[in-house]
Amino acid sequence: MKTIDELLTDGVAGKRVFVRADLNVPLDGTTITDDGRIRAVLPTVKALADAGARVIVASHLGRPEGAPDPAFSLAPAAARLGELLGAGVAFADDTVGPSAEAVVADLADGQVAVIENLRFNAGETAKNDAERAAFADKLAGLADVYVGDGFGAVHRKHASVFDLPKRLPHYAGYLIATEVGVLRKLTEDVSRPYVVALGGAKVSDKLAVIDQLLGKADRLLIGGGMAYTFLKAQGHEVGISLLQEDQIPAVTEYIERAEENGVELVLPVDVLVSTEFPDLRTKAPTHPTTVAADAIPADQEGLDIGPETRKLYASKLADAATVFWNGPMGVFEHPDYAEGTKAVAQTLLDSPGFTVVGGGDSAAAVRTLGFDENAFGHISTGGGASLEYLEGKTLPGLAALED
Ligand SMILES: Nc1ncnc2c1ncn2[C@@H]1O[C@H](COP(=O)(O)OP(=O)(O)OP(=O)(O)O)[C@@H](O)[C@H]1O
Ligand SMILES: O=C(O)[C@H](O)COP(=O)(O)O
Repeated sequence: MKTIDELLTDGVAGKRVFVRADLNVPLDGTTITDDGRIRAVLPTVKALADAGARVIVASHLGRPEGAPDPAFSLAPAAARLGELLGAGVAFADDTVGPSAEAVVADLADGQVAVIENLRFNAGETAKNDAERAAFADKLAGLADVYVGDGFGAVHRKHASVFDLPKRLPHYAGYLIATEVGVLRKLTEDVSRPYVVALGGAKVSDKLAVIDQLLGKADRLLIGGGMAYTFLKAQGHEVGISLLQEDQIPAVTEYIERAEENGVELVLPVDVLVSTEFPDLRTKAPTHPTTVAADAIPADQEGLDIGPETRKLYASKLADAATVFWNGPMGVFEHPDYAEGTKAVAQTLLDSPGFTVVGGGDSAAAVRTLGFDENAFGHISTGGGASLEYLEGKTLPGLAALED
């Protein structure tokens, strides 16, 4: 993989450089609640601008339906990028239309522009190769060079991630280079005990990694929305908790294989439940109750691990030489359900081992709950991406940069 350093050495002044970033930040309306992913791409954007490039930053945000949707505009991210750079950042309110063309044409050497959400265009995420290619051709028309730095999206075979780099000279940015360097260590000679904690909400995205980890990790702790499919597979009722019904046979097989392989699989012994999902905007109190994990009432939803599970997980993490943690243990955005995630974060901080936190939401959780991100071994900006990397899968966005 050629890196941005080679591009800078060759000289980039006056060139239009397309930076595929991952600015998929959590928003409360138009307020960014965690800007970690924007800060993560700053070294690349700054280095290019300082070298006189005309920098076009592009990203997806959320999962709009292939058409413009103001709720998913990148405008707040562009404004924040400008603040962090301490320089004006132009914003195009389309991706490949007249606004983008005009904004790019107006860029002077060393200036930065952000174009609107890539996913406002159906071609970005199209399964059909020709449809994606047609959109990638339009994106290629905006730039001379491609820099891939959206680590959080490299597992997506999307036009800006996979097809566009094939059309332009391409380089990996600093964020991708750093992320790959750290995660590679976890796939090679990992120090043991190697403990993996998985939680979060994107259950179907994450179950596949368990398959691979059963041959790699010494211990697997399951929390967050992921836990309920496991509890159900063990024959327990989970009320109205997040459940991936179609994955129960696979999870049952994982439970059996963990035993055969001597991998310690640890599930919650108690959980915090409520009759409804909390309001994350008002943060109104919900008065959760704690129940045993095998006794979740039919009308209740599990929203965090309980106090006994917090203690159990802390004890299972304490002696780890390497920890990979992906996915909050509960709905940490609401104070009633943040304790499980806090407990895991605190245990990792106290642990002498090498700790990697993966995932946009997990990283945001660590920061918004007040932890010092620099105290962890590495905080990855990619959730699904870091997991698929650990699975050993070929990631389209990395493969395209390697070509
Ligand atoms: N028990 C639960 N029920 C429902 N949602 C949950 C539960 N536990 C955690 N969550 C939610 O999971 C979300 C984070 O999950 P996600 O899988 O997206 O994490 P991530 O891998 O860190 O992020 P990303 O994939 O965006 O990089 C949070 O918004 C949190 O509220
Ligand atoms: O949040 C993420 O994990 C990345 O930005 C990718 O987003 P996606 O899961 O919507 O493709």
